[in-house]
Amino acid sequence: MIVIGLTGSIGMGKTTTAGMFRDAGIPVNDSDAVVHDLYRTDAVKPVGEAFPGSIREGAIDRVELARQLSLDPGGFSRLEAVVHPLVRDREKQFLARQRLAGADLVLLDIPLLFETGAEKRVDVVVVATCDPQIQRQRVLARPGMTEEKFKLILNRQMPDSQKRDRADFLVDTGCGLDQAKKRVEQIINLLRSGIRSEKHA
Ligand SMILES: CC(C)(COP(=O)(O)OP(=O)(O)OC[C@H]1O[C@@H](n2cnc3c(N)ncnc32)[C@H](O)[C@@H]1O)[C@@H](O)C(=O)NCCC(=O)NCCS
Ligand SMILES: Nc1ncnc2c1ncn2[C@@H]1O[C@H](COP(=O)(O)OP(=O)(O)OP(=O)(O)O)[C@@H](O)[C@H]1O
Repeated sequence: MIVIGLTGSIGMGKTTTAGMFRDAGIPVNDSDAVVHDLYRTDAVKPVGEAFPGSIREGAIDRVELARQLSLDPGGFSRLEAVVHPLVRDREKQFLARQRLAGADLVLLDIPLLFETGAEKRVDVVVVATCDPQIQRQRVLARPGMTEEKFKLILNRQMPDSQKRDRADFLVDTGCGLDQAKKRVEQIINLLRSGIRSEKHA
């Protein structure tokens, strides 16, 4: 089983690209979605204890959590120490399930793939990328997003240029959905024909 790691900075089109792999029949484990689920289940207690006032109606309130983090960015390390091991457990369960099911290719969507050393756990790295101007427009168009929040998150992420250098395959999401979809299909075909990287191509 080939494990693809998909990453990309905020707003670079990672989730949309992951959806294209999923549509092509590749099982996908989405770390952001796992975090969102954990905030309704296993992470409620430990995160609630580490960030008093962050529980609302039995779940972690991400807006409140983000507010606290914007006042104290040092809190990110505390949060990550609680959340990342739980995310990792879910990832292991996903991989075990897919191995059992006999999948030939699976995809882990990991926003902080390089930052957390997760590239060691995958066979191939795909980076979703686009022009920084497009990224900026996309992110600032989101409801509730501010310049400060955007900067806060960008500062915790490896710059796009470094991610691109380390990628085995790039998906440019700045040229429309059709083009990105064709590229995803091409990458799947390359992987199935034994090509693992375009890094030095
Ligand atoms: C900070 C939080 C509350 C903001 O929630 P919100 O719903 O506004 O945003 P969302 O989760 O959709 O993330 C928006 C973007 O920020 C990125 N991001 C999230 N957490 C982090 C982080 N710790 N460091 C860098 N980037 C991050 C996401 O990958 C995504 O690109 C939330 O992202 C969070 O709890 N993060 C900590 C968990 C984490 O590290 N997740 C990253 C993947 S495991
Ligand atoms: N190939 C593409 N063509 C056109 N628009 C795209 C493409 N890929 C993504 N987008 C658009 O860009 C925006 C951001 O995409 P997406 O949510 O997939 O990014 P992301 O990298 O997962 O973001 P985040 O890191 O914040 O979760 C969305 O509005 C999406 O529709």
